[in-house]
Amino acid sequence: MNVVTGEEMHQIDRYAIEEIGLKEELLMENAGLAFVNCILPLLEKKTDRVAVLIGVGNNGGDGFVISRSLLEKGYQVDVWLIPPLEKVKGTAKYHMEVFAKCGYQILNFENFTYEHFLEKLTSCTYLIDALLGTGIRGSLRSPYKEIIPAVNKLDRTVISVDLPSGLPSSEVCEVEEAIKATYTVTLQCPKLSAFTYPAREYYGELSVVDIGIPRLAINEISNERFLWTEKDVKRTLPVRKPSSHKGSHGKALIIAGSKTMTGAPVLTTKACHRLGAGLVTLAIPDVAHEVVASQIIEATFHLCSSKNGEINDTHLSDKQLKDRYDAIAVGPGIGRNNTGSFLKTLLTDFQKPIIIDADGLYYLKRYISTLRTRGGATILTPHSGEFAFLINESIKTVEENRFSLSKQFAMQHGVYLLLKGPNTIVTTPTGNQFINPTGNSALAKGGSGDVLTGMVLALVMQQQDLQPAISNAAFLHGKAADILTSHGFSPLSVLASDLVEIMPQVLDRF
Ligand SMILES: NC(=O)C1=CN([C@@H]2O[C@H](COP(=O)(O)OP(=O)(O)OC[C@H]3O[C@@H](n4cnc5c(N)ncnc54)[C@H](OP(=O)(O)O)[C@@H]3O)[C@@H](O)[C@H]2O)[C@@H](O)CC1
Ligand SMILES: [K+]
Repeated sequence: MNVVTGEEMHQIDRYAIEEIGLKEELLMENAGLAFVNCILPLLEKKTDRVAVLIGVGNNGGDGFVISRSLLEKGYQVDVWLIPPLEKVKGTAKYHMEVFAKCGYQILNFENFTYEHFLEKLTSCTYLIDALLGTGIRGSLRSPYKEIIPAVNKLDRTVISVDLPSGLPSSEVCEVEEAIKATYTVTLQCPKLSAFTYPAREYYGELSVVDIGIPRLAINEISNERFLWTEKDVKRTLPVRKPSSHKGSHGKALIIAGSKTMTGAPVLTTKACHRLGAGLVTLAIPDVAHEVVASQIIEATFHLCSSKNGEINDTHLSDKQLKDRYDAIAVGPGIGRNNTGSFLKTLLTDFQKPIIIDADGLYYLKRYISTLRTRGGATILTPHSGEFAFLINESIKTVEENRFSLSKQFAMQHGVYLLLKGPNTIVTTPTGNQFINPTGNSALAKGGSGDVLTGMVLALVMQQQDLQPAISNAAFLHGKAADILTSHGFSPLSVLASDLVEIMPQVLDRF
């Protein structure tokens, strides 16, 4: 599912109208009807009263179609036009006239005192927000500047059309004032601001409805940002052949752990096994072997020489790197007290996929220039802090520009970048971006990244195409947290090891 900016949506809209010949009146009709179909299960005809708040542009035009459709179905609806009648133009005006000709009444905001207007809204159970859509520019102006905070204060269930009014549709950081929606029904394509914070918090529960814009129009304009949905996971998750053996599902090497971080290698290894890796070898410093080995029975071990309780050298021979492993994950719990020069050797000598996480990313900064010329694919899995360190920016800058910075970095260094966070983004070396919809605050805990690394490693070995493999790992990891929190676990109490334990049930759903 394509994710677009408001500007791209506008161009898609133009393409559908001017190149394909669909009428804007028809798209608006489709939009209004699709919105109503989506919200109908929420409304109770006898007891609910709905107020539709209509603004000056086409978002307001959708509001007229919605109002007409609800009234035709017998719902109680107050229809509020905020701008003066004569300011409504174009397609919105057309649908306003159709509405009026059907014999329905428009309440004009101009003709009421502000107090009376608010009092009337208070008597409604649902407010439909068709004030402003993707056409908003700059700071809110009157009367929206006053109406929007007042609506937020009313504490009613608010359903926004397309996006909460006042919210920009692109990669935004600061939100001055916008509708705080309970639900948002977005038209045809999710807008980018639905996946950036704090804008996401204004959307409430997000649904996407089809309004009949042809796929061609969307792909012609915007084909680089997508939501990775459950459907995509079902379509791309590897299926085991009955005739397969352990060697068919990948031979993984995990380089992880140190004397003081013995949990990380355990989590990464177990997660890798749970996601179907055929054979896993865990390379750990000799000083950590005893503790780690006592917690893992499925893996084999490769002992590395240590200094300061951390890996000093992996002593992996050229032959081992060439023939023995299909992919390597390096980083969880390796510490930062040595030179990390073994990472440079791996990057130049190992010609297959390498996943670099955690302290591996810390060392990577020293050898970052080797990425561009690597023989195999490189997959980096930083959180905002690790990414900020890699690119010499502040965490705030990263969080405000997650899409643009990760795209720039992935293309510059020719890597797959999985930027963790609410709505993890997977960016390919060519700059395509895939947004993960699953996960919750339970994942904001030490160890959950180690689990993800093991999952990515397992799937990367089982799928030819790396992007689906990486996105599927992120999806299933988030899904595990979602399942736990919807089955009695508080987000406070979910452990990283719980994510590994629940994985069989997560996979069972796919
Ligand atoms: N995509 C599609 O295919 C389809 C899209 N559709 C719908 O169209 C919506 C986009 O419509 P749109 O372009 O008319 O924009 P929208 O936000 O309704 O109004 C813009 C007007 O608001 C005003 N204004 C601007 N900034 C302001 C501010 N800061 N503070 C105060 N006022 C401000 C300004 O008017 P002015 O005040 O200048 O007269 C401007 O002209 C889209 O979200 C979707 O719902 C559907 O109908 C089906 C097909
Ligand atoms: K809106």
